[in-house]
Amino acid sequence: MSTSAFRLELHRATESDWPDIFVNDARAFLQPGPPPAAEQAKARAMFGDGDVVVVRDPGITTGQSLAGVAAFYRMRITVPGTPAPVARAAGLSWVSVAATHRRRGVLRAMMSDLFDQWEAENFPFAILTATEATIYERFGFGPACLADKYTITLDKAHLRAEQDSSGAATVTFAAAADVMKILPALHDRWTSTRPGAVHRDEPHWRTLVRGYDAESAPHRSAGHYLLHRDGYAHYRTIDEPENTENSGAYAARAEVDEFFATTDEAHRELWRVLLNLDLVTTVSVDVPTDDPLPLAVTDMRSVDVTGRDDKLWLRILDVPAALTMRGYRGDLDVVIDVEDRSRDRGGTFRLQVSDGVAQVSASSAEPVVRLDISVLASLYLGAFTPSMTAAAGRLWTAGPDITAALDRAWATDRAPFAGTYF
Ligand SMILES: CC(=O)SCCNC(=O)CCNC(=O)[C@H](O)C(C)(C)COP(=O)(O)OP(=O)(O)OC[C@H]1O[C@@H](n2cnc3c(N)ncnc32)[C@H](O)[C@@H]1OP(=O)(O)O
Repeated sequence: MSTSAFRLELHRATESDWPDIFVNDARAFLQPGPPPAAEQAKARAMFGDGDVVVVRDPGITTGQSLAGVAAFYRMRITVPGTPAPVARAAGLSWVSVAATHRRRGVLRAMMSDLFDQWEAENFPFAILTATEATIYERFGFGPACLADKYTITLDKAHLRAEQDSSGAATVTFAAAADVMKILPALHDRWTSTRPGAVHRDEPHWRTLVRGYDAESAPHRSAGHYLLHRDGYAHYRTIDEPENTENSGAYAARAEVDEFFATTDEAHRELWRVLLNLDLVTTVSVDVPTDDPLPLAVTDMRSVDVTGRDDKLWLRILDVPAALTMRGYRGDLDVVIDVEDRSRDRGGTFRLQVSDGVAQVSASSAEPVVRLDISVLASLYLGAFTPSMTAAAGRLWTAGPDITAALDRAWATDRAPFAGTYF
């Protein structure tokens, strides 16, 4: 390896970069190795031309010169409002820097290049799912959708609502052939019920389903799709021998990796099946922070909240567009100062809301609200309230009445939930 001073060479990925990209990606994300050729072709096809940036180290003449990669999907998310507005979002993903080139500004250089593109293309938002919670705030991203993890003890978990006396099954196991015919439309319906919902296009669906089909590990079952006319769930069971060693009895657990219900009835009936899985002791699932299951069972301690994670990070690229497109639940007339040290997309804005509709204009008046653009992202979809954020010292307002007015106006009908990892 050359020992000459480190220089970055950054460009958009071309044909010859892809083999190294797959090697780098697999190594950074602790995969056994690059995927087979057919999978590589499908993964590449999910990116637009020019949407993948790579950095090479021209000082390296032997060995791999690829120092970093970052890419984005062209995505859509639901934002708060009725009917729910849908916005374009650049979905940052595949970010990795070679272990040999860490902390030399490779990520920063790639981010700067991608921001230039997103701003030129007028994306109002960028979104990502983060490996670590400490990386992206410096680039103006804030955690914007949370998920609670439930671990449910089945022998204690019984629904209060009786089963329909007719005994007719409202939930069925989907046949493999139905998955791509039925689930995308159901998921689409679900996206209009939740702020933060990440929409899926057909290539994403195919990748997801292929991934579920291919995923196999000792003691893990194949995935099962439960289908209701207004929702679905996907789960698998894990039957590890050590769980049965002592008692000799089955002590398997189930992991639910998709649960999308567009009605209360679908939520209840899908859970009726999942809470009655024989030979299974616990079920784990990620849910929105306002999920009603603990209230729907006779013993609320059967539903243990075992974690809370930041699932989706949001970056507001166009503050006036973002503030104008979402709906509000209270009137407001405030001057807000938004600080954006990384991209200078902030400024001082007058936000006037009347009957749920916002008007935003640049202002030279004295601000009564000050916050960082990453904090605005955390408030935007409703994951955190202004009063909570002010209590943490992350939001300044000129007085409690203004904080309370922000709480009322920015409240959302439902807690945000992204539902898709990318
Ligand atoms: C959306 C996604 O794809 S999330 C996936 C992110 N990728 C991974 O987690 C894979 C493994 N990790 C990596 O590949 C790398 O460590 C990366 C991409 C996280 C960082 O790459 P680097 O090139 O080392 O970062 P770079 O040198 O540009 O640092 C930029 C800034 O981020 C900071 N930073 C970098 N990594 C981290 C981290 N893991 N935690 C906290 N801060 C970090 C640096 O200190 C630097 O701060 P400053 O410039 O504000 O002082």
